[in-house]
This record gives sequence, structure tokens and C-alpha cells, in this order.
Amino acid sequence: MADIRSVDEHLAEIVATVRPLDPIELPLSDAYGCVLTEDVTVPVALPSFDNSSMDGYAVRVADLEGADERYPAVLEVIGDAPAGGDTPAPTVGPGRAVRIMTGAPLPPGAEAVVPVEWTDGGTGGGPAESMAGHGPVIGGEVRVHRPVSPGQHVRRRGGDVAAGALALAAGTLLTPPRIGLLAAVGRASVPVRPRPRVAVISTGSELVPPGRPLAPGRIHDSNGFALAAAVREAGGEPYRVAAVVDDPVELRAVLTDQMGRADLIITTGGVSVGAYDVVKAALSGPEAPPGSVEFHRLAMQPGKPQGFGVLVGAAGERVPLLALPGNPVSAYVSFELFVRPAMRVLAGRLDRHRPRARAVLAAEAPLTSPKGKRQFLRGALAGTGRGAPVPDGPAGGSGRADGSGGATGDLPGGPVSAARDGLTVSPVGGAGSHLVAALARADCLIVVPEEVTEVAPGTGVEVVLLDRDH
Ligand SMILES: Nc1nc2c(c(=O)[nH]1)N[C@H]1C(S)=C(S)[C@@H](COP(=O)(O)OP(=O)(O)OC[C@H]3O[C@@H](n4cnc5c(N)ncnc54)[C@H](O)[C@@H]3O)O[C@H]1N2
Ligand code: MOO
Repeated sequence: MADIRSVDEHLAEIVATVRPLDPIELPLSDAYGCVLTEDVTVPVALPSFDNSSMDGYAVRVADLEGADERYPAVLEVIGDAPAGGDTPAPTVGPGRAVRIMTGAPLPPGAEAVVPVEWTDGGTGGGPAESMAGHGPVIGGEVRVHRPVSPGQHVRRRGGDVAAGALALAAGTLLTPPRIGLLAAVGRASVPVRPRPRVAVISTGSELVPPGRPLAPGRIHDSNGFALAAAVREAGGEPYRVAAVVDDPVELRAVLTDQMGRADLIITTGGVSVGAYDVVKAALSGPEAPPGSVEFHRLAMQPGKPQGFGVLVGAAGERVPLLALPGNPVSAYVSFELFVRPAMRVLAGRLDRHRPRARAVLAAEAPLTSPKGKRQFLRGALAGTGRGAPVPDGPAGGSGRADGSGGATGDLPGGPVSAARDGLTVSPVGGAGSHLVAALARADCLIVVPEEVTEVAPGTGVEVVLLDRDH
């Protein structure tokens, strides 16, 4: 094992080594959560024609001057304008109106739309609540109870975005509204960085899949499932592999297999100093697959033993591999700190880390932490300031926002912001890295920096928000 290295050094190596995936053209329905790699300009204005924002009547403004309920303007209804109608509505001349539905093109001659509620709906009675269903006979009169101003209830052509304008810039993350915009401007597919395909390989001869009975000394494989879910949550495509026994030959075969289809491989277990540390064994010596994976002891708890490197596949493909420790809490914390940013680099994303916040420690007794290690304790947040994040950056580092881009986005920078009103955090469970039930109750990680050995109740601490994506 090499010397002890810091969390930041390990993260910096990972982020500097991993490269964004080559762009592909994806159908719009598959592009959610991906990063656009080219600018998209608007081919036609949005809206592409003047249209009504209300169900009502398309009218001329002068016809309604001074209208009120006692002295309504009486207009002749000369046609219907449904949204998506096949025949153009007739021209609205003086003293005339066209019944119009929301989204229908404004008929020629019309200057505004009065909502049906401002009229009698053509019934000859009081104010209408809705429009009568359309029938074969169009016509009659409508009484309008209020005047209207020019352009009122009309959505103007280009009022949202003009033709030729930039709809979305290269580098934009495709959120649901942005997918909607692309569809609205008629794009059926877009160039994006694909979702990273991540192979998740649990190791350990003691592991049994959930649903199968346990023999003495066996446990269920929880890492494989938790990390596959974490991959999905971080925007990747997980390939969960059935747990591999502590046999380097078998593990090498699985790794070779996964190299052909995965963009990133994560393993759990087998990286410590035991006699059966299969990941270390498989990736060392002359039989190891081409590439280089190095193992380190990190100055953190949990998550001390870690491996990272790049394997080289048969076709020359370079597949980064992160070897995480087997203890379930260690594996999950390692995922959050190292795998998530690696995946985000692959995906071309700049929001690589969970948001962080400051919270006041609510605890019976001081928290203690080993000197020289960055500790990540599980916590539960409460209070009115819940979820007010500080700028993105590496947890526990001095952190600067890396959402603005820049190759050094994962290196330390400015300070995190001050405590938010009323946000408190309570530790959940203890420091043991086998405590899966406590982890399941936690919604944040409490970060105790390397130089801090004790945190008194009432003190402000940094927390990583596990239920916030970016
Ligand atoms: N003598 C020492 N022993 C250990 C040290 C050390 O420094 N000196 N470090 C400890 C720390 S810290 C950790 S973390 C673990 C890491 O060990 P490995 O990565 O080699 O993991 P395993 O030994 O395979 O397993 C550890 C633990 O986790 C359970 N496990 C493993 N995989 C799964 C899984 N997929 N689902 C659920 N649980 C899993 C496994 O049964 C063990 O209980 O080493 C310490 N020891
Ligand atoms: O580093 Mo281990 O991950 O403390 O349990």
C-alpha cells in the first residue's frame, strides 16, 4: 500500500483521469438528464402564430368601448376558431366576433380576445361560466360586458422566443422543461453525452442475493443493490453483476467481461489487508488485466481503503475502475465522494457533487473524530432552513462552486457559506461502517474535517445533502 493520501488528492486524481464520453445522437425521449453537446437554435418563432390565451371571442377593440353588464356590446358571431381547426376562421369585421378557443390562431381583423366569462356566452342571459358545446349551427349574437385592450389575451408570435435565437447552449443539462422546449421547436433527437454505463461488482464469498436463504456466516449482498440504485440516481445506467466469490481468476473473468460494455467499473470489498482480498489480488501481478489500478489508504472514515485506476480492454478502450471498500456504509460514502463525481465527468456535467449546507449540531454529547481523518458521520436534518444549499464543491474541502466550469472545479477554493436559519442536524447511529439501518434513516453526511477531533453540541458543521442532486 502506498502512503496515506487525502480525500482531495484522491478525488483530484479521479477527476483528472476520467474523460467525458463521446457524444451520441439520442432520441428526445431518451435524452433526459444528459448534457447537450451542441447549441440548439430555434428554427421557428415560439409561438409560431398569434393565438388566443383564453376560450372566448375574438373581437375588435373599438366595438367594445364603454361596454358593461347593463349596456353590453352586442356582436354578431360569424364563426368558430378551434385550436387545430382545418379551415381558417373568417375575418372579423366591425360589429362581429369569432368564437375562439385557447391556442387557436387569432382570426384576421381581430385585435383581442374577451374571455367567455366576460360575455353571456351567446345565451342572451347573464355572465357565462363556460362555452356552450359547438354544434352544427354557428351564429347568433354574443353580449360582451366589458371593454378589452388591444392585444389582450393574445399570445404574440415570437413572444416566447424569436426564430434564430439560441434555445439551449452546448453544455446544458437536459431537464424536463428543456426536453419540452426541444420538442416544442420540433427537435426529435439531440447530440448529448450518453448516460454512463456503470458495472457494479460486489465481491465476497459470504454474499448471497436477497431472496435466497442464508447459511451460517453468510450475509445478503446489499452493496450491489444500493450502489446500482446510486448509479441510477446519479444519472447512470447500472449493470449490476451477481456477487463474485473471493477468487481472483473468477473476478478477472468478470472484469474482462464488463470492460467490453461498461464506461466505468466499481467493485466493493476485497481491498483491505485480509488474506482473501480478491480485488487487490485480481488487479495485481502478471495475471492482472492490462492497465493500472493503485490502492491507497485514505485519510477518511469510513472509506479508508480505496483503489483507482484505468483498465485497458481488448479494443484499446480505457475503462476507469474504482475499488471501494466492502463495508456497506464505507461503500456508499465512497460512492458519494468519488464515484458520483467520476460519473458526472463522464457525462460531461459540471455539477459533480451533492450540495452542502451548514447546520447546527444537535446532540447529547460532543462528536469525536480521529485526528488527521476527514470523518463522514450519518445525520438527520431538521428545521426551517432545511435544504438551503451552499455552492457546489468537494465535500469537506474548502470548496468553490464548480458549476461555472473549469478544469480545476474539484480543487479547493473559497469557504462554504454561513449557517442557515434553523437548520439543525442530529447524528444517526454511530461511526460503525456496518450500520445500514442508520444509514437508511440519514439524509445527510456530517463532515468533520481532518484537524477537528471534537465537535460540541450547538456548533456549526458542514453537511452533505444526500437527498439533493445538484
Ligand atoms: N486489520 C485490518 N482490518 C481491516 C482494516 C484495517 O485497516 N486493518 N480496515 C477495515 C476497514 S476500515 C474496512 S472499510 C474494511 C474494508 O475491507 P474490504 O474492502 O476488504 O471488504 P471486505 O473485507 O470484503 O468486507 C468488509 C465487510 O463488509 C461486508 N461486505 C462486503 N461486501 C458486502 C456487500 N456486497 N454487501 C454487504 N456487506 C458486504 C463484509 O461481509 C465485511 O463485513 O476492512 C476493515 N478491516
Ligand atoms: O474505512 Mo472503513 O471504511 O472505516 O470502515
